[in-house]
Amino acid sequence: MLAPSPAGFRRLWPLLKPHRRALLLGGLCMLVFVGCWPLLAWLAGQLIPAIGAGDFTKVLRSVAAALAVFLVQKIAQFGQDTLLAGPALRVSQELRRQLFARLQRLDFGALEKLSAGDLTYRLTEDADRVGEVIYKTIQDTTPSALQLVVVLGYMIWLDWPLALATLLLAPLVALMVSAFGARVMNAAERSQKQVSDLAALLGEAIGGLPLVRAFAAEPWLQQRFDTEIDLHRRAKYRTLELLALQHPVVGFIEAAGILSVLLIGAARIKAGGLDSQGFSSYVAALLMLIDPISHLTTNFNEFQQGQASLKRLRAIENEPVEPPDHADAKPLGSVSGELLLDGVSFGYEGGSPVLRQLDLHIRPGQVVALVGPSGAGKSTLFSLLLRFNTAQSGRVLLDGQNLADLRARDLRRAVALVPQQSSVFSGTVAEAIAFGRPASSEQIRQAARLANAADFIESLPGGYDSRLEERGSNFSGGQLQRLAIARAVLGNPAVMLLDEATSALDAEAEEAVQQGLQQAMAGRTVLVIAHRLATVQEADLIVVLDGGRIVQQGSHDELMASGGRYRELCERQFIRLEA
Ligand SMILES: Nc1ncnc2c1ncn2[C@@H]1O[C@H](COP(=O)(O)OP(=O)(O)OP(=O)(O)O)[C@@H](O)[C@H]1O
Repeated sequence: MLAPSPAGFRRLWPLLKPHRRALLLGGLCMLVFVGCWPLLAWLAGQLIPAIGAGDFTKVLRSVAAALAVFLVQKIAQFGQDTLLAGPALRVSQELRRQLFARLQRLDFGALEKLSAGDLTYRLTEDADRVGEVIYKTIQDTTPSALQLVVVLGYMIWLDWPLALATLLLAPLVALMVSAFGARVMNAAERSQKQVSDLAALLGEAIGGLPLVRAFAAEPWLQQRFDTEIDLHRRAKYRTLELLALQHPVVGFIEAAGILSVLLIGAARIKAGGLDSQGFSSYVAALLMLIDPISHLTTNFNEFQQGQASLKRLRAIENEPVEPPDHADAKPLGSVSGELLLDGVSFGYEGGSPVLRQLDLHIRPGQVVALVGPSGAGKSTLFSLLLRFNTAQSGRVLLDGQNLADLRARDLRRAVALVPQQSSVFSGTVAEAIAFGRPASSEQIRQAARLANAADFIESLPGGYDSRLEERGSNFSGGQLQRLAIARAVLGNPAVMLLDEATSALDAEAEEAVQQGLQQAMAGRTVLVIAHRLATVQEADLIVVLDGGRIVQQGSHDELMASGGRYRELCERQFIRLEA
């Protein structure tokens, strides 16, 4: 976990380095902006007594000079704000980019642990808050702190005993601020946790809405939601309450401080330590401290809240990522699709073995059906073939090369997955098939033809440029399945991993998908987690997994003849289909 100190933010400095030029120019503008304050205080010292004395010429001169200084100061402020905003925004953008890149490489186990809603919250709300703090620190906190130092310096130069008395009041304010800051931070952390719980629940609820409706569970879900938003309101109220209390308390101390200074100032004039011009300048300077102090107070609170956000963002960095390729990972040339499992065993972290001592030889071009009861390890075997997970013992070889020695990118180009749920990203149909890979429109059309998707795509008003909504909600299940097949065959993979969809399609759609599959499978090694009797019967090899072991393998006829687990499964599952 991150140390609860500004160190979290300090670690962002390297991200600022490339923007040194803008920071330097912005910093120069800041110096001009801040340098104008003592000058203005001095001018106030000239102006106020001149007004009292009715010296109109002096008043006019002082006003003209103050106007000129104000003009320069405001121009410098504009330069400071615009020049510093760029780097600040770029840092928060870079932070978000780095975190998203990290997210893409997260180990699947870690990803499953973090809910989608929570992660979305972190990468939007938390990242925004951190961005805001970076922006404020550069563009507001720094000039405010500088203004504080410069104006205080000027006050000491004017009359140090009076300045000393003023300074004695400062720790009181600082004490109040930090005491409140800590409490606000705690409350903010609780409130953010609550918001992310809310986001997680919303994520679940939106995804599961059809299910909730189907079970008439709306009141139950509403109850859960109501409890969650109530907790959220309470946590938020606690933060607001503390903030509401902080402003009047700090404000009162400031007012008391200023009045005390006026009192001591009058005593200093009486004692002859200060003239009225000097005192006017002093009071003007003192008033110039209020603004930076209030900014620093507010920013300090936001800084504390931002730290809680940064902590939550940085926590993603502590999650394990997919192990990188070996330094001497070999590039993979064209492959024939021969697969060999040699004594492969695997178990998820902290769990018992899921795959045990698997030995299996799959020849190029073979269609292999994986069957077995739920939890037998079929999907886990797929995850090993895609190197989402790595075998703890034994080897998985593709054309004689150990998967562990290959570059993950090459492997995943050679081994394509058609998942059970045909998920797609929003975008055009062509983009859904290409899925980020460089492909000509002819290659995309060819893939669509193979997947038996070309006809329906071409009949759409926009053809390949038709848009898919989020999760492909404007396409039918069968169409999405064919798009997923087209996506898989686009890179011409030697091996295809097919997790057959279990959700039923109508006969026509089913036939279209089957035809697409048949065409897509031709000439490739195919491993299919089979739920359909037709697929199983037509497979060159059937592998029966049970409890993580291969308990039988052979053709349908062989296995039916020899009896055992396969026949049992068939009788239980498939014969029902035939009936
Ligand atoms: N990410 C995971 N972390 C921990 N255990 C897991 C994980 N994924 C699967 N398992 C466990 O591994 C075992 C095998 O699961 P797997 O999903 O491979 O089975 P399957 O044969 O594909 O089942 P199904 O047909 O129901 O999809 C199960 O006991 C499951 O609980």
